[in-house]
Amino acid sequence: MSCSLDEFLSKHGLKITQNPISHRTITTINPIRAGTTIVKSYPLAAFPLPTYEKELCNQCLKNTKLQACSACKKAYYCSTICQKQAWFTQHKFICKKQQHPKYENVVEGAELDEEMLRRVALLISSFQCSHNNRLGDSKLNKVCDILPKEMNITLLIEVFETLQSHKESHPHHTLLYIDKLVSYLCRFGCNNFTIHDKQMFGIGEGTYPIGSLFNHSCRPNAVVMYDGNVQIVRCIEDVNAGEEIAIAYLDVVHPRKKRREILREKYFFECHCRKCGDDDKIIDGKSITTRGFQDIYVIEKIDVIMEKELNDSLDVSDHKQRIVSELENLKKHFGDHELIEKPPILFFLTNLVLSSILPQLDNRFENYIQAFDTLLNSIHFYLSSSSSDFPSVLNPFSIDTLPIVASSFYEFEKKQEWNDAVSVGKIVLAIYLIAYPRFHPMIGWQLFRLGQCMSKCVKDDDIGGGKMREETLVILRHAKR
Ligand SMILES: C[S@@+](CC[C@H](N)C(=O)[O-])C[C@H]1O[C@@H](n2cnc3c(N)ncnc32)[C@H](O)[C@@H]1O
Repeated sequence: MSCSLDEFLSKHGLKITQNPISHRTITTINPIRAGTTIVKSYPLAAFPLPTYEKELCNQCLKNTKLQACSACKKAYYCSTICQKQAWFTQHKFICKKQQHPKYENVVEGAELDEEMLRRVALLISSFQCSHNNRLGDSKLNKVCDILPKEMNITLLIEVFETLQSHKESHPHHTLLYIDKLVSYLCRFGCNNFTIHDKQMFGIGEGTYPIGSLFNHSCRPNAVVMYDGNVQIVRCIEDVNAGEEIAIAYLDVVHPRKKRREILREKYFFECHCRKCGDDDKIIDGKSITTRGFQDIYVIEKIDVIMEKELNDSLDVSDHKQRIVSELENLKKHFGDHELIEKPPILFFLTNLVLSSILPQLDNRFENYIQAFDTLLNSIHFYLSSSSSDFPSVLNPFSIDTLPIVASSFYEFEKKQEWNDAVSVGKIVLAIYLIAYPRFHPMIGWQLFRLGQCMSKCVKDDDIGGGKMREETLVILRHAKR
């Protein structure tokens, strides 16, 4: 049974409030505990990315046994129910076209946007009926003015013609409802989501009317997850009644400058969230100790340390001897290459982060903050004086480091080289612990994978297994939460 948007939201303990900066905002009526699912909703349109179109159902995006549409052989479905739903909402209009050579190789990027637009337009037309709002040429041109620049007018003409022919063969059926289409197009770029699997790999695109009501924060209190094409918004922090629920529109691991660029270009706003907003006041690492650690900005300060790349002035003090000798060993092993200066400091800081933060993962927020406090103090200690004989260009835990260590982790894991996988997997976890909020699924997922690699090591090497077994149990226990 259908209900109004307000009714739908209130059933889920949510309501829309207005604010002058971000306009509509979703706030919670009741307090919500971290880990709670706030709302589940279906897309207006969704489809798998071209690389997954033979692996995922074209309608529900479930990964199961599929059968191709017998006419075009391009769209794959998991059941007759999905095939029928797809047929009536959009596929019957494009099935013939799918057989055209133009569709042989659907490309990524702008063409995915076109596909989304086509599907949404067809869907709107299936639901709306208004003879007065028929899409005429002059209106068509106006609509084209607001299309993203990568799209061309031929797409809209194509959609329009499809609808016209549809109207001729089914006189009682609906016509494109111009106002709905215009309002959708105005928000087009802002309202599309990348659908990801449980490992957070992008597998599809979708337009979600409920999901797109949530505003952005670079330090979100909720995350978006998927089960097939069902979008799930889940809280990752405790939220008080009346507070806004915000998700991240981008990967918050990006440095502030990059985040701002993306938000400006794709979503047309300047971010003043709790992570970005206070950045200007924190000039360098030294100001950190004088400001104290009582508040939420502790976590943000760690981001600031990373983002301002203060690591080039790292002083390793007590640990200098150990690190310099590790460095010498590595040089002997690999030769004098600039990249080899990174690993020792990465491993060193990884241990620092894991030993400070990991034990606090189960604790309530205050203790967790306290752990960051301790960590910050330690980092500050290394920052407080500089060392001339230590390599100056060290940039551990930066946005550039993450893809390198993450991809080596996947490689080692694939090749079943468990010891190496554990070493780099820990670095990935340390970066995630700093960059993502505590209950973020990326942290859970990394704990789980790292725990699996560690248990393989324990099996392979029973001699040094005692400490490793203990560590593995801690990691897996956290992963299960
Ligand atoms: C997907 S919509 C979110 C819902 C939107 N506030 C509304 O009224 O429908 C995205 C748009 O909301 C606004 N927005 C989202 N998060 C914001 C933020 N943190 N600060 C300012 N504007 C924001 C921007 O205009 C952005 O393009």
